[in-house]
Amino acid sequence: MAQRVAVGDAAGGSERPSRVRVAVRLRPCMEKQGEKAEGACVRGLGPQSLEIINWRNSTETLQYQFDVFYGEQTTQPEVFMTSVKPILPHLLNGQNASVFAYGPTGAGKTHTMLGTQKQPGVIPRAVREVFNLVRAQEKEGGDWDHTIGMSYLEIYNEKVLDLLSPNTQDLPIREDKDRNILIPGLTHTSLSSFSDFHTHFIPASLNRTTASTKLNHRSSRSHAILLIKVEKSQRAPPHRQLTGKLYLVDLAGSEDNRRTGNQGLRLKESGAINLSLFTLSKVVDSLNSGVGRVPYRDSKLTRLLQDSLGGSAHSVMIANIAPEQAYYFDTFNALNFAAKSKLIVNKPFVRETVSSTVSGKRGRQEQGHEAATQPQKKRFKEKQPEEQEESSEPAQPHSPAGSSVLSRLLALEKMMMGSPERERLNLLKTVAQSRKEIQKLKEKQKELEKKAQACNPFPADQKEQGQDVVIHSKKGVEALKDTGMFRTNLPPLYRKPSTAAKPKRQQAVVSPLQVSVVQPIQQCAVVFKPSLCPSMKQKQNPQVVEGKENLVKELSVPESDWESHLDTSVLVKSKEKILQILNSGTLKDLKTLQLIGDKKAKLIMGWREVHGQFSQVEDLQKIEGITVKRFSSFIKANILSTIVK
Ligand SMILES: Nc1ncnc2c1ncn2[C@@H]1O[C@H](COP(=O)(O)OP(=O)(O)OP(=O)(O)O)[C@@H](O)[C@H]1O
Repeated sequence: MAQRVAVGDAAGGSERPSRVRVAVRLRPCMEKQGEKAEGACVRGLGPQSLEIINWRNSTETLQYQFDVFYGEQTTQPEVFMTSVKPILPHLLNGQNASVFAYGPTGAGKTHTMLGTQKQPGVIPRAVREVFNLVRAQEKEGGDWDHTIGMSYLEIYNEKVLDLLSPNTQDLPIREDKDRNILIPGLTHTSLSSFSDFHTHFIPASLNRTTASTKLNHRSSRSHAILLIKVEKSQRAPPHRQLTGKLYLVDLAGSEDNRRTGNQGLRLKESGAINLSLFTLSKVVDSLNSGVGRVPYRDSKLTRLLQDSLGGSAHSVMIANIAPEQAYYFDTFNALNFAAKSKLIVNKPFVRETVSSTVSGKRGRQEQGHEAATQPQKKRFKEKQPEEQEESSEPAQPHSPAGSSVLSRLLALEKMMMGSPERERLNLLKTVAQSRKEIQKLKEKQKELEKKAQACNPFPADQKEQGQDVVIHSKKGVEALKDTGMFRTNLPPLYRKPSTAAKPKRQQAVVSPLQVSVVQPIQQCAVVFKPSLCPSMKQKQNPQVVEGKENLVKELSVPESDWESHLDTSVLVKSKEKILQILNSGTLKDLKTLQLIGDKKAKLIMGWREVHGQFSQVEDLQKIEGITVKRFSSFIKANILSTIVK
């Protein structure tokens, strides 16, 4: 018989949420001798804070606060002792724990997780500690048997590959009816000692490296997940069983293809990495905001980490960053990602089964083990999980423990404010107020859109018919501007507070030392070169907008040739404007661009999240699905659209 026992229940209290602890580790500067030393772009301020130069204004810095900040001099034992060791005893209580290293390529993830022979990292230290804990408990006596086992896998190009039994087979991820994540076919090996772990782990790691050589830097291009499972079985009745799992994750580094010049296979790999890291960041966002469905299923990585993020595990994220100027945007993005991860609340629970017979020691090579477990309401069937194909039903919002948006928010409130009742009421009030305001704004927007349409001499469906250029009436745009709904193109950190009050988000604190407000882009004065555009006059008439004689709905100039009809300065300004939207626009802003729908807008945001800013509009061609031809249509449509606004 299996029962799920919440930590709080076991202790006789309520379920106690466990927050994901976020540590940031700055690696030492690696600038080689002879290279121009530009100085670090980031520096520590204290044991929990650091600052980075503001890229918009180099006389300013942005300050971040985390659970821990590890400076360049921090040693491997310090990282382990302060961030990892404290969560390991939970494994012996039937709870899950996870440690994952995030950060750009070359920032020190593998150093932190694996380390070197002289400076072993988190993985060897954690496994040794698990053995120590088990031994200590066995020495104390009691009627428990312990078994420790491992699985080791990597996610490469969205494929789940077994590193203990390497072959090219992509292992399926399944979920049983109790929402446990399973990987049928994944090798699980029992370990009798720490040296036994080494015996299996080292060749398995080499599998990863060997494949990497063959496939061109594969190791840094896959996410490696080591699972250590501790099972406790009671010898005497009632034969209780406790299972705790530890996930040690070395994430692939995000790469900026502009810097690496990735092409072909590497570009494809990079796409897969970026997709999973982007999804990871969306999962974090969604858990933090408590709004909408958590997109765990959108990538294999998040599906597997489901239990480590917003689930049942005690989690630690170590964000690795590099100090060199060349890493600036990678560092900036990693810090923002880490800041988001700070407020995820996990709900640890004890996994306990009670069986009528002692299960006995496990075989050396067990197949079909879970890679992750979920909170359950029903019996936990260790050996014969009732598997289901990956169900097509939508994911449960938020934690698999079924915690509602409200309970998640409340947990945050409890944790942060210490006065849950008052905060709960305030929160509910804010949400209700915000909803009302949003509704009002929506109505106003509809009204204004109607007005704008009335001023637009062209039928609305022309845009849908794929016409490249659509004229927006100036009046309509001005009206929208008045409401504050017209896009301001402000970058995320400095976005001017919208007049539409949003539901209060419990975001991690990212507090700039000084806040500079970037001015909205001025609408550029647009003048076609009349001399270069003789055909325009004849085409203008039916489509002239009042007061804008040189604006046309459509230019019937040859595809290749249209740019030459525009004044160069106009062209440059328009491109700048488009670039600014690409770099700092919200999803909504991006969708206002011609030929950019929801999917493309998300891809753009994902790219931005991972690589930072686009340096030129042409970089858009690096986004999946934006071919040269599409880009050419995009640029034509948007430049002309910008001009006619
Ligand atoms: N804290 C540190 N102290 C000393 N050297 C470090 C530290 N962190 C990283 N390094 C060194 O920096 C280099 C890059 O680190 P590492 O390979 O761990 O990066 P990574 O983030 O795992 O990169 P990738 O994503 O490509 O695998 C290595 O030579 C490593 O030894």
